[in-house]
Amino acid sequence: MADLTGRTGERVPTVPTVPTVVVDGIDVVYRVGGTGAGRGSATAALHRMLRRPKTGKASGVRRVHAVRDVSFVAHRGEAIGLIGTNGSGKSTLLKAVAGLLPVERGRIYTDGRPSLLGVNAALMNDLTGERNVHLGGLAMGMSRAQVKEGYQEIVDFSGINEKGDFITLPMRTYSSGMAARLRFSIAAAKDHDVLLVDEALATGDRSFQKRSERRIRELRERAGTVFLVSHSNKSIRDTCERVLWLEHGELRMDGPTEDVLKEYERFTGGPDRTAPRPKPAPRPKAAPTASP
Ligand SMILES: Nc1ncnc2c1ncn2[C@@H]1O[C@H](COP(=O)(O)OP(=O)(O)OP(=O)(O)O)[C@@H](O)[C@H]1O
Repeated sequence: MADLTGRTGERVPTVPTVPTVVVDGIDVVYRVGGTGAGRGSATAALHRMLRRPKTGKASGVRRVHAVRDVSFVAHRGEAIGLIGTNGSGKSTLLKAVAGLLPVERGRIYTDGRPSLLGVNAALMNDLTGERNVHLGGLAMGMSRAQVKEGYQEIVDFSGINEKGDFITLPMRTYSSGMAARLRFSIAAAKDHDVLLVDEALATGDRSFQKRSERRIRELRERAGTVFLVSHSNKSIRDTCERVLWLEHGELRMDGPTEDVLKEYERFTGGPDRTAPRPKPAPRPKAAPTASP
């Protein structure tokens, strides 16, 4: 089933040809410290050191191989869905494309600056929504005048003020859905060469999801490339014409949305049975590095 290069079915008629992201055989490895090798008494630790060769495990650092030998080419005007079961490597792949995680092996080429819009994208919790709109806009490279001009549209798009004047309150007072909506609205205010969206659509209510999907289509039409990570097969169907399916960090399938989703739904046991689980308790601190 693995198909790194070829599409599984016929090419969709609108597939454009200008490459914007080229991912060439990448591996991403996390290194996790504090995995328990140092537990127990000092003599027990000494014993372990003497007994075991100095592997990463013996030194208390474990490697998590999150993305394995993934290759694909994305084109201008494409909206590409990233699917896969929990822990299959979707967010890691997005972060690597955004340049936020080093790759262990392989190369990533991008045309233009990719912007990652994640549910965890950093805005300042203690600042008001209003200040965050300004700072977020500036951080994306908009001028003060552009931010000022687009401010009201961002607030209206987010719907934050629908139930009161929340935009002048600190973001820590927002529900997680409200915060995610504001993040999406800030990021969507600008045309991006490559926009990477991580689950943002799943967090808003239905009317916000509709607005977001429309906006993603617009961004795409304005010649950007959009990547969308989602557990909602419906969002993927509504937004993307191509899908990459990751499993155990490997690219299992790359092709037109319907072809890939059909196989994926067979694999997961039916449509949309893969709603995200609550995130597990925080992991031990990890330090991703490029060196072995
Ligand atoms: N900071 C980290 N440190 C160590 N391992 C990590 C870290 N982030 C992710 N991983 C591991 O990398 C693998 C891929 O995780 P990733 O978050 O990319 O998957 P995902 O497909 O986005 O999952 P989900 O659908 O649950 O959000 C998993 O095994 C996960 O435990």
